[in-house]
Amino acid sequence: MRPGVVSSQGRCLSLPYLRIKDQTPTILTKAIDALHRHKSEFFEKHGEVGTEAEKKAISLLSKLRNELQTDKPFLPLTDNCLDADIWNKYLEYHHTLLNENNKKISWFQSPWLYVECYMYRRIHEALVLSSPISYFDVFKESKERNFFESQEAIKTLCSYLQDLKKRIENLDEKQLKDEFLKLFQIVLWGNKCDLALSPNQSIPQTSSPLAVLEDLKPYILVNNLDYLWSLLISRKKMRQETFSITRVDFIMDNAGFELVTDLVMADFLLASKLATEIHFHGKSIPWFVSDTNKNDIYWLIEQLKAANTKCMSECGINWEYYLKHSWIYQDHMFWTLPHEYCTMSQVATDLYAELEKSNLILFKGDLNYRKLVGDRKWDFTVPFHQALNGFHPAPLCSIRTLKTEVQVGLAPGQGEEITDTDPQWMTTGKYGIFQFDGAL
Ligand SMILES: O=P(O)(O)OC[C@@]1(O)O[C@H](CO)[C@@H](O)[C@@H]1O
Ligand SMILES: [Mn+2]
Repeated sequence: MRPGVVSSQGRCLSLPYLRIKDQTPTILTKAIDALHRHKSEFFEKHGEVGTEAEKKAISLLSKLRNELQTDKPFLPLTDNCLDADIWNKYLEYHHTLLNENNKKISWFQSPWLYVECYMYRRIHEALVLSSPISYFDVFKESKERNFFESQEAIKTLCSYLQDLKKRIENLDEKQLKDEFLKLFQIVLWGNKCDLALSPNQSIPQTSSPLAVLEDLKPYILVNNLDYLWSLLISRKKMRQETFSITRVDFIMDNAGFELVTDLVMADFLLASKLATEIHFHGKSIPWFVSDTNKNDIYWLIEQLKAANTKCMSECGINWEYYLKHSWIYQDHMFWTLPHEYCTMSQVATDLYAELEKSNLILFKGDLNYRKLVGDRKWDFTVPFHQALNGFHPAPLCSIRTLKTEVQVGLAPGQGEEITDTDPQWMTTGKYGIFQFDGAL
């Protein structure tokens, strides 16, 4: 491991420090603003009780912001949600760990991954404790804005997909592979559109997602797409003899443009018969500003259906149908716990067993990567398989643009070389990976 561990020992590096100090209060302020803006809606829906609930949620969020800015100890959750116990046990466990070193669990002294997850869980708690507006998603508007600002790129993508599906039966294997590679790259770069990284800035996809692919190729640092192709095409060929299924799971990340790229990919995988079953895993509560939950998918589909461009409305209609009949959306509280994925088989046995049924699991985004390998300053050349630390439910692939200083599985010297030319390479979302683990 490189020096300066961001791990359960909790030594904060400058990047986490700056993100917690500058970004998280902004995220909280924006959440408070969103509640303010919906004041009259709460009143119309629930009368005075709605207004009181809004005030309560705002006061809880302001208190949370103050706790953060003054580095108060973490408080146990009090909302009685199903996961509250697990969270509180985790808090106690870290307490014991730090007590040995005479430290407290607090905002600037705790592992960064934990701090961030804790903040989003506390935002959820503030809403849960403010019935009847507990359902309110304080990040909804930001997610919707990303969708509207990416309209042109979404239109291009929908049109491309509709056209591709018309020709798909006539493509030979090489042509099909080219389309596969192209769409996966769109999925990768779609992950630039996350809203937690720079809360003051909207990051829509404005350029045509297809036109930029060639230019972006040099920024793919690990490209294991060939493994994914081999796995799926060989299963497709085998299926014709044995009639087995091919199940692909998406561990989703951001709503808006990135979500469109996921749905396009899923549609393509089924249309090309590279997969026969698609499972989507979303978040059950608002998470890291832009992460997808069930409402975001259905909202997106309604928008597409209502679009006055045919290719978009067709996608909306098709995807609604698939979600009723062949795509399976599921969420699990584990995705919004602070735990690294190597603990899944103990903490969420059911979810681990579910993922074991998959033939390929796609882990989208930066946060999933941090949880896959542990939020550590790994040596760049540590093998991915090793960093997964026993988490091997099925063949899996991380599809992620780099936004935090965590990266394994690079070639010797590769990381150092990029550092020389582009010192910020790990945190700007400019570089990406397709990193695969599993037997072929
Ligand atoms: O998982 P995503 O959407 O790709 O990225 C989420 C993210 O921007 O949010 C946090 C910001 O500090 C980091 O975990 C990460 O960089
Ligand atoms: Mn995200």
